[in-house]
Amino acid sequence: MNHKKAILLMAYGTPYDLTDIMAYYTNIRHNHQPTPELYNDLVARYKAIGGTSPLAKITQAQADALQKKLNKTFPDQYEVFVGLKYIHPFIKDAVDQIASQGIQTIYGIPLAPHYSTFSTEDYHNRAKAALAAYDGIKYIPAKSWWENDDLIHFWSDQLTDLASLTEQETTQVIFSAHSLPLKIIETGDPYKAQIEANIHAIAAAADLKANQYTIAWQSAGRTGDQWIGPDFVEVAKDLIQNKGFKHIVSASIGFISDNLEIRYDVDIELKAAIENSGGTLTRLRMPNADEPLINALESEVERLYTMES
Ligand SMILES: CC1=C(CCC(=O)O)c2cc3nc(cc4[nH]c(cc5[nH]c(cc1n2)c(C)c5CCC(=O)O)c(CCC(=O)O)c4C)C(CCC(=O)O)=C3C
Ligand SMILES: [Fe+2]
Repeated sequence: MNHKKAILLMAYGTPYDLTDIMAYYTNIRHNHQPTPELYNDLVARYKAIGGTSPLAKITQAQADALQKKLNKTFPDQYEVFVGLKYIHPFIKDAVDQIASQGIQTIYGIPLAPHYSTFSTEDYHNRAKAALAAYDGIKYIPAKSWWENDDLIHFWSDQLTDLASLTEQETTQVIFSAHSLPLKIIETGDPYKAQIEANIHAIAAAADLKANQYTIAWQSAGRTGDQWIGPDFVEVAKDLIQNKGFKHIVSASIGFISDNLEIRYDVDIELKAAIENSGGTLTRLRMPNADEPLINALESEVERLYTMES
């Protein structure tokens, strides 16, 4: 038996190189191969950001940094593992590894700070399904951790630093998060409400007035469903073409890492739409594996410890 507890960090996953994209996309689509058109479109987006997403390295760096920090604060108590949804190491692989080491307790933490049935709940369900093969391993799920002060201030500090820009009447901050199909929200999912509450908390911490920022949604899927809107590209174009704004500050608070939705949807797509309308874009930095994010994860570990005992 192993007295350590496992910290299972769970994330979406990203292709490690272009040859992984077909299998990865097929997993996302519940084992249905994408059409050649959808597949080529996704390949083109990864190629446009250099062939692969920086996400894989960032996820590993987050795990390494958290391990280092926990080793310092709570020596010999925690072992950090990574489990992914759509590519190896899968959540099941991580659970098998944890079980094979004789660990008896798992704290499951999604690397997504907002709760939704689609993302965080699904991560926990995958972990629990894998645990069904083992007896007696305790699983303690993190729910949502966007309210963490380090994380809120990570965003608001950047806005405060940009005060000379954000205070101009021609500047608007667009806060965004990944859109979801409306039908998920209509079944009572708190995701949209959490994102909005998070945005108001960041705006308040940065002293933004209501007329200095807008909430919008990004990266909606290419499906027939209706998704949460308005889309941030449409919002940005309207602000510049019809409302007299010149500068957009983009704060993509629904993610914690530089990924395809940041490097492509913001840095390429949103930027082109803004510049073609005659405006400029400043994007806030992502938390990645920097100290505020690692502090937030450590706080979450401590919170789960209190809940357990
Ligand atoms: C809420 C949410 C998060 C945030 C929460 C969390 O992180 O869990 C997230 C993160 C991510 N999504 C990612 C990639 C993709 N998501 C897709 C498709 C979809 N995402 C959805 C939602 C979300 N996605 C949905 C409802 C779909 C439709 C299909 C379905 O119903 O399942 C597709 C298919 C093609 C396309 O539609 O673009 C891709 C390639 C990557 C990796 C990026 C990289 O490689 O850097 C990351 C971090
Ligand atoms: Fe996604």
